[in-house]
Amino acid sequence: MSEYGYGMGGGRIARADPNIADLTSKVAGSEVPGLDQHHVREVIEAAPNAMLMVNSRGEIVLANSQAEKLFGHTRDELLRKRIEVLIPRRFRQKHERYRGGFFTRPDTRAMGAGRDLYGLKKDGSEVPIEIGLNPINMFDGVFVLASIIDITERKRAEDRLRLVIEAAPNAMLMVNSRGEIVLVNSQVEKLFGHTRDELLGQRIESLIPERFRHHHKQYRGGFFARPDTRAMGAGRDLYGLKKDGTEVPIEIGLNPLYTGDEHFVLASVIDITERLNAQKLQRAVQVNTLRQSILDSLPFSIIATNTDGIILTANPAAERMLGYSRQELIGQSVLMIHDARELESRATVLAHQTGRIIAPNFQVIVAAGSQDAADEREWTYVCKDDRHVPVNLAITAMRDDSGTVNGFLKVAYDITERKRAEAFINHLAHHDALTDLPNRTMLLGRLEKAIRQSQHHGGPLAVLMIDLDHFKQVNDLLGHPVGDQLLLNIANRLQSRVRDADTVARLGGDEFVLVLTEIDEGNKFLATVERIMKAISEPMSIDGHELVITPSIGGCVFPTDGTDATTLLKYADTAMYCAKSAGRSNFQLFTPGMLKQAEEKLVMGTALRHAIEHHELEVYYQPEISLWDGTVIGMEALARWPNGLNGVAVTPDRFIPVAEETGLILQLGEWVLRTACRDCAAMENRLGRRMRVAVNVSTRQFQQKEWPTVVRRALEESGLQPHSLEIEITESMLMQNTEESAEMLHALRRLGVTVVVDDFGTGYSSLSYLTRFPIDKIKIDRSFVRDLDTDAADAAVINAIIAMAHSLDIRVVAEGVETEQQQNYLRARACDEAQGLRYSQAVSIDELQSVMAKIEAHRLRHLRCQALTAR
Ligand SMILES: Nc1nc2c(ncn2[C@@H]2O[C@@H]3COP(=O)(O)O[C@H]4[C@@H](O)[C@H](n5cnc6c(=O)[nH]c(N)nc65)O[C@@H]4COP(=O)(O)O[C@H]3[C@H]2O)c(=O)[nH]1
Repeated sequence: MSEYGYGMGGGRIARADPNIADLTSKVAGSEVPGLDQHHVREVIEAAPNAMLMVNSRGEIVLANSQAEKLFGHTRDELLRKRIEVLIPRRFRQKHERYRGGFFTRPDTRAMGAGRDLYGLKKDGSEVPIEIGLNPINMFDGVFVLASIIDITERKRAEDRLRLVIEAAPNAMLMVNSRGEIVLVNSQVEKLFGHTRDELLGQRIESLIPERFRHHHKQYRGGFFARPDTRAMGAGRDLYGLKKDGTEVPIEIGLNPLYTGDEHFVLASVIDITERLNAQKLQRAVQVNTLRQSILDSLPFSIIATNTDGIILTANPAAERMLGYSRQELIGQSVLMIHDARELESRATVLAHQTGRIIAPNFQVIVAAGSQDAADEREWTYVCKDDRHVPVNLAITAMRDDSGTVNGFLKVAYDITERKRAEAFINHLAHHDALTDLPNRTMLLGRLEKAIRQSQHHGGPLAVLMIDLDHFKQVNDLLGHPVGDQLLLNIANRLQSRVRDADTVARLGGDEFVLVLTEIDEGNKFLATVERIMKAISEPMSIDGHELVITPSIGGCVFPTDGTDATTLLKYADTAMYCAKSAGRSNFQLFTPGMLKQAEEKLVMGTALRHAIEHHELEVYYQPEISLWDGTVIGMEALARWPNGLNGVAVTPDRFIPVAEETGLILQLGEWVLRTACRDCAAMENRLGRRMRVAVNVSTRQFQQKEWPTVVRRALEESGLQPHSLEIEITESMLMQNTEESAEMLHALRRLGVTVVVDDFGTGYSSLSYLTRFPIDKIKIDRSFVRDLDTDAADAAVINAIIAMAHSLDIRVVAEGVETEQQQNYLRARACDEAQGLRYSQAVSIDELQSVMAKIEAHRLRHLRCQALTAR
């Protein structure tokens, strides 16, 4: 700031001198009429400042006593001297040029304001001054009246301020209200990279990045409107612009400053680069600490490796899972905690997928993880104690700032429990819940495998389909827990009778399947089946119940009967149905003929439907005789299909099961019922006495909720009295859904219909149901009657049945009575009624009346003979 200069800006605080303006008005002689040199001198003399008047040649023409004082020259010494004598030599040349310029375009101006301007005293010393210049037109010439202020004091104060500022550790700069930098310290130079001279006089905005300038200008305006001490940039992004164009984060403290009547702002600028870096570092440390604490507390095993699979770090969860300490893990290959065999198999798979040779190394583990997507799959970790832990492992590639993979993060969690649950679910999906035997799904798999092995070894295998006879009745009668135990016993028996390579499966219900491998198709195989049948049929005791259950077994052989699992199972099933049809408790080996039978059933089903729809069926009646007096008291309605298949009659034993299987029995049964009611009512009318008609009901009809309504409608339609109708059910029907059966029987009872249990004695040893259900009559099965004469046991059974029924007030009818002896035996045992070929086979309704007449005529003859004999 040593350079002599003019104009604004610089190291000094500029200010105006009000006196100059006043004087100007006073001495503007040309404008004041009558003003002469004397007057001018007086005015100038009266001024408080040093005043000099200079003509256009630069000669001092007037000086007041203040000027004498200031410069140490007498007035006379000054007059006619060039003004430059009062200016230090080093500035004189410049001043002369300035003076010339002034007189070319004279105007009122300040000189030295904001600049170092010095006057030269007579004693050669310099004095800091500030000059106000005023042009005066006088005596036909232009003069300049200079008002000079000694600013020594002010300069001293300013120097002190400058020193203070210079000594400040911060960058300090002072800006005037126009935003011009008027003072800077060396720290500013350092901070912004500009020299002091480059900065002085510049707008402060030149030190601010372009994008903030506009806003700053407004801010500056606001500051000068209401100057106060404030901080700028604290907590905000504020940047300074360096000379090299780079930006530096700064924080600014602003202090308003007044010198005389001008406002300044003293800004202290702090480079906060370091602070921000420190904060960043601190934040990073915090983040790192946080990250570390998260990693430490995560329940997942986290292991970081480099690209070669060398473990860099591991978290506590990894330590816990693996049993290795972090120190033991760090520096080791991650392969150490992988199952070598698993790696090998994965490498093989990968090689297969990629068509490349893949070594079982770390690359197998990170194969997918090194791509962009994280790889997640199941692996096995091998712990320090050699435990193998199944884990779900997610592998993510870690990348450096340039995006290059520099390691991998392996996040794993223990899935032992999940695996266990999966295994359990898988087991459930493949095993029967009760017996834990393989279920159908697993059976199929096993069978297919056995077939493949058979094909390989060339030996045959057998499939046995086993169905337990009347198992449902055990369940219904003795309860499910007993049924379940029975199935468990059978499962155990089957398993203990086969070899390890064989399979025992349960398809559900009472159906078991055996796959017997490497069988000998001859007698040995049959002996095996025999053993199995025997094993099943052995008595067992469950919950105090002595039970014997027999199986119906169907079997087929690979490759003789079929070559695939589905076919073999189907054929074994077909054979099993044949065993059931053949009276249960037997074994049937599949023959192609069975398929024919099954096919025939299909054909019969179609034909039967046609026959029912075209009224080709008939109802025949077999008379029922009172053993008390030999009269025909009723008849059993029996369905007939005279022109069955291809015009050949089909017996009910054949078509009723088909009707039941196809559901046609509902239609057929209802039709028989309605026909029987109608025929019976007509017969009663014709005979003029009461008759009863017994109608067979099949299981499916009996299970129909609306069946009592069907019965009621048949009675109403025909006009038959309900007590003339007997409904024949079988024991097994009672045993199925006992609750529903009881409800059904009560509903029939409410209608007034008689309930008869048909085929009595063939089903159950337990007769307790006779007391539990509303039963009016039982029909002793013809198998007992048939052997009455020869089999004492059957006779004993009959005796017991009759005695027991009568004690329960249940009437007894015997069916299949063919001989007189049978009739007499039954009569002697007080059996109530009889039915059978002894009296008549089933006949059409048209024949029935004459048949009845014959039976009763025979009875009369018989009675007459007895009477004669008695006489
Ligand atoms: N050996 C011998 N047999 C005799 C004698 N007396 C009668 N039978 C026969 O024994 C069967 C008695 O009928 P079931 O036990 O109800 O047995 C019936 C019954 O279970 C069923 N059935 C017949 N018609 C119907 C019907 O309309 N609905 C239902 N659900 N089943 C019917 O078909 C089975 C067979 O009926 P059918 O062939 O008519 O055979 C009748 C009858 O002809 C005899 O002294 N000796």
